[in-house]
Amino acid sequence: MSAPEKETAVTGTGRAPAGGLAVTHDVERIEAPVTWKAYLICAFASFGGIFFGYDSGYINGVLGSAIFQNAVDPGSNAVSESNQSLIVSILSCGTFFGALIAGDVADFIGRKWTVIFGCLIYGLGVVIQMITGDGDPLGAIVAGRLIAGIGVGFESAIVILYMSEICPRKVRGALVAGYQFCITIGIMLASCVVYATEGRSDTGAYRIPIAIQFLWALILGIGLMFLPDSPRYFVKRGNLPRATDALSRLRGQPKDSEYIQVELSEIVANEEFERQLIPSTTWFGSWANCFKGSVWKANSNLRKTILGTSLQMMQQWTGVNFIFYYSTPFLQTTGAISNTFLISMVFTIINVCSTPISFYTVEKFGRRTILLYGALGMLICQFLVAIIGVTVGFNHTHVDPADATKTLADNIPAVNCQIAFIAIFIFFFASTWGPGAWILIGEIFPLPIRSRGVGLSTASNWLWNTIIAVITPYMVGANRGDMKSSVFFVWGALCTGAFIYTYLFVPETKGLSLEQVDKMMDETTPRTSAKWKPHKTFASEMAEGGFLNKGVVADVERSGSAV
Ligand SMILES: OC[C@H]1O[C@](O)(CO)[C@@H](O)[C@@H]1O
Repeated sequence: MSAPEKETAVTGTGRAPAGGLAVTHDVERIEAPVTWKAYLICAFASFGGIFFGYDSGYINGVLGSAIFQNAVDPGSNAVSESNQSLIVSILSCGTFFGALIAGDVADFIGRKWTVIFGCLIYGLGVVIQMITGDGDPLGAIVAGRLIAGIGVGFESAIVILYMSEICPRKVRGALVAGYQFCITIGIMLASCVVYATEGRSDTGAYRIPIAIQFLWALILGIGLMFLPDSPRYFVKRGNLPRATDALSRLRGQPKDSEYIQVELSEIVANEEFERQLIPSTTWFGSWANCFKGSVWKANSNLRKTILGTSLQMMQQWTGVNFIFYYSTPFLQTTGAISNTFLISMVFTIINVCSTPISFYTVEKFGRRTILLYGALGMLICQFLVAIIGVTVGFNHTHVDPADATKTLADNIPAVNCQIAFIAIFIFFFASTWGPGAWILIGEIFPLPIRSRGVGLSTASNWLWNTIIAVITPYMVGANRGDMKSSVFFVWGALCTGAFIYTYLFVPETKGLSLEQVDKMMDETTPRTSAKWKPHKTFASEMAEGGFLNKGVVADVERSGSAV
């Protein structure tokens, strides 16, 4: 390892002398040691995941509440199919657009204020949803969820961006995985709240679960006001004093400390390097930048955009939301389980408990490795569920002698075995692809297109989330595709695709700074990426006498841009 102290402009006091940004040649020294404060700040930002999970989860139970059904479709004891699909999917629609817009806003007003703004939009959406039941009830819930969705879109794209940019690289994966952990907690909390309020005979049956959403917005919005914005945002805007200030608060080091100087130099040098490759132009030009370059070159912007959006697409293709959206009716049709609600709840608990395993494995074994093993584990479980189903399990049923409208499974132990494999599938998803897709999209984009790349990838997650939510009832519905548990052949085939895709296209980003990830993608292929070791710092290539070239600093300050 090259660590020539004399070239790092380090003084005996650990402070850099005034007059320029100190640089280092030592690839291990481009970041300050991790403090508890850094952990806590990043952990707090991950709280945004609670919105995501709670909002996806609460509507499932609310749709089953008699008071809500009567409010939306007066006189009936169920929300009509078309109203159900409208109410459920309108949130994802808002989220899709929210995630797309949020990247622009984040480059304009900053990451932190974009999330706070997202909380305000979300809060407004919650207030409108609360009106449901008075006046035009369907209009209120639909409009409210659309607006809340835009807020969730802002928050789901930008929290990932913010966390990836402020987290120390050695724990970045683990801390971003905390975001997915919060999503799973949100889903579980929602199922508990609706379970507790379902039996109420007043509008509290749905207004309480709706109102609780407000709390998440308040906690995240107010808490974030006290945190610094991302130093990488300030560098992008050419405001180096504020970047220094933010970095010093995040790392718990004085502004003139060697660590702060050296880390900032690296971000500035990388920004300059990238800006030479990807000049910032007009607003349209900057969007077009996300699609520039050759599809055959692993480090082109186009390839990175395809990688981010397809990773999120595959995360949804695993079929996990088939379980979280439809497990209860699916299990009911097996006729083998008496308490389907309980089993669905157990699935959400397995999801919560398995996610933290990734905090360790993602840093120990790496992103690529866990995605490969995760896809393998999931595809085995899914094919087993499907094969047991067509041979002895759920696809073999008979009419219930006591109730001609119901069917019963011929072989109940076989169905139970299928359910056990579904639970193991959730374990594999939660400990690998659930967090892995979010971690990678925060890491693969260079700074000039990072906010848009993360926004596009997040929008892809929501787009596929919606598509799967809309089509799966048609695939399994008794009067439609009637696939029963053979639907797991589809998920198994898609997970096989995810396995091959990971092997061919997903690089290893573990332990690298965001700037080093860029270099690694330039110099390796996904299959050889895990062996890549950083050898030079960006700043050292643009250094003069131990300091970052003044021209580079002046250039970044002058050309700071929001596009
Ligand atoms: O934990 C399961 C949840 O995780 C997500 O895939 C997001 O990462 C959601 O779409 C899903 O409901």
